[in-house]
Amino acid sequence: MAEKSSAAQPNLDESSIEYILLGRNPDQSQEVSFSRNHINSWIDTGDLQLKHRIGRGQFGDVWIATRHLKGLGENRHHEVAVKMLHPLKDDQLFSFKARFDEVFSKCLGLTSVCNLRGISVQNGRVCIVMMFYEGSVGDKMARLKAGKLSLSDVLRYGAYLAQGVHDLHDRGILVLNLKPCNILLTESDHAILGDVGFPSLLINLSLPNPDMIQRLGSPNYMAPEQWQPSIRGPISYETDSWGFGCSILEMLSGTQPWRGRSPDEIFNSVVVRKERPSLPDGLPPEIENVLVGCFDYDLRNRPSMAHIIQAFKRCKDMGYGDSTWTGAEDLKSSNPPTYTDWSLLKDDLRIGDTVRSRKPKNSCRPECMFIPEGTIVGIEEEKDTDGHFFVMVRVHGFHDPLRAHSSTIERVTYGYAVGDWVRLRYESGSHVGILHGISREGSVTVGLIGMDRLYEGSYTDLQMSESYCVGQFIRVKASVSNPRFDWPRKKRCGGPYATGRISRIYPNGCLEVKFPGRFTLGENIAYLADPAEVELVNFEKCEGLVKKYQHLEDLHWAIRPLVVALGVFTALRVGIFVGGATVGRCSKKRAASYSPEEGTDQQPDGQNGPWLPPSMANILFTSPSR
Ligand SMILES: Nc1ncnc2c1ncn2[C@@H]1O[C@H](COP(=O)(O)OP(=O)(O)OP(=O)(O)O)[C@@H](O)[C@H]1O
Repeated sequence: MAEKSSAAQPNLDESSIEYILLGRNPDQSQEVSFSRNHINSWIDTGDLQLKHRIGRGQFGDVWIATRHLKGLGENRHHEVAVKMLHPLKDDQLFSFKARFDEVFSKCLGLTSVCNLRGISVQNGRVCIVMMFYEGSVGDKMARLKAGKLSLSDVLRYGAYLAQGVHDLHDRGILVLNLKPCNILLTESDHAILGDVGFPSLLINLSLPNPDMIQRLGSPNYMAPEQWQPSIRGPISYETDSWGFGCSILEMLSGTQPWRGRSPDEIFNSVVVRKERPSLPDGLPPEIENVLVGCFDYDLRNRPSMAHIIQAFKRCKDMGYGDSTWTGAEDLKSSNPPTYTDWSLLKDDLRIGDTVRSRKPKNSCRPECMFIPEGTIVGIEEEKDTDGHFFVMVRVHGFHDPLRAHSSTIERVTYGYAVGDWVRLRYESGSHVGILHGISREGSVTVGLIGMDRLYEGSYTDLQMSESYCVGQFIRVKASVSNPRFDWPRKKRCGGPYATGRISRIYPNGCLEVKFPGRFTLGENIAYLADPAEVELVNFEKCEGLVKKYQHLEDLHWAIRPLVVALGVFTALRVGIFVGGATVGRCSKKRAASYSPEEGTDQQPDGQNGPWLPPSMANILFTSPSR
């Protein structure tokens, strides 16, 4: 892998970068919140000497270099690794340096992540200087015959890696690029995190080469929301759980997830068809449980790094995969594991919290709540295998506190609970999204269309909004002339918006909608909708027989042909029993109230829609389906 290369001539000299980095440019001074002395991440170009390249990745090349430390009485030097990024436009260096300095200062003192030494410019390219390690897990796998690691190594490295990611999350940094090549190994065979979020440092900075596609990660390891974070997002800490799962799978199997597929094919598998990488057999049930969770399409249902650490440490301590381990046969014969709903474990409940019964998932109905509102007055210490426990809840009107399972209740703070549909009060446009978190102090995080990451603010920024569930029928409001996403119309040339059915709700509130009333060969194509731009359509609200019938047509493509067939059948029966003359009279009557100019589906009462025999109308409209 190592290769020699002579350094090309710099196209940006040190003085110019220093000029930019020190904020002497008056036009850009507002962006400069740092100085060399303040953070001291800057390494002079002359103090760094590139030796040879040892790796090439999607975000740049990795070199071995020598760093000279001046000013210590003698000229000392040591070996470092340098990640030389792809060229950036000169005017982007400020933003990049500011982002890097933030990460640099946040990583100080962390032993579970790669030791960053600073930033420099070599050959006109930004270089991130870090400690030189023994190599990566990817290198180790490449050296092994089968290309995969033993279960005990995977558990050990997995626990270290999860700790590194957790430490970065604790400081507000997302990694977004977890993969075996970015897991570095120390002399004592400890795994540490080698990427401290390079994709986020680079995103939205324009690159001089227009052919280079900017991605928020490496395609084979990217979570569904990482591909289009402002539409199917947001990206959040659990986005790294997907990348973690991919890394563990690759270590266990020796095969990269989606190996051999192009980025477009991976997008289709992961994002459009919602496929997940397949797991190898014979995993410890707890690890299988975690990995299944890591590959949940909805990031809210994935385990957090804290859950992952617990599982990996526990399995490591139990000796799974060691030479002394004798559980392989038990694993084969064990029952299929039950999978944890990780979303239920994220509410940390305390005495004094206001709680209410949790609505069943994907239910819009607040009624039938066992505990409409109560206060936790006691917590039992014993936890079940999933980490749930019992709490005592004081409820108004009950003499004694009620005992409730923690998975069945949710914390309500300032009137809001995680998962509520909310609207931002102060936005000029209407921003409707889903509450992801609310602290006891009132700070909130909300998933909103158009934002790559969670909106962060206060509960006072919010108000409750109408909620949506899978299965409901919606259409774009008539007042919205230009919806955010394409939306089909009933007729080709500018008819009213068609009615569709919600088939999925993304964590930012974006609605995936299908049109079951439209017969499409093969897959039923999904459209997207902004919840702020749609309205509910249901049977009760449809006024008049024709509107009700049209709503039924939206339920399934077969309704219309069925109704036509029944109509023909009824007409034939009537014809047979009443006789030709009568039929002739009926036809004349109908013809009298029907003019060809009005179109084929004009009703005698002037409404649009196919003609229904009265018996048929009775059948259809006396038993509403919704
Ligand atoms: N600090 C380091 N010390 C020693 N070797 C390193 C270091 N950082 C990276 N490497 C080596 O460089 C190789 C490639 O690293 P790099 O991060 O460029 O690859 P990548 O993860 O495939 O790319 P990218 O991170 O750009 O997507 C690693 O497998 C490892 O061998």
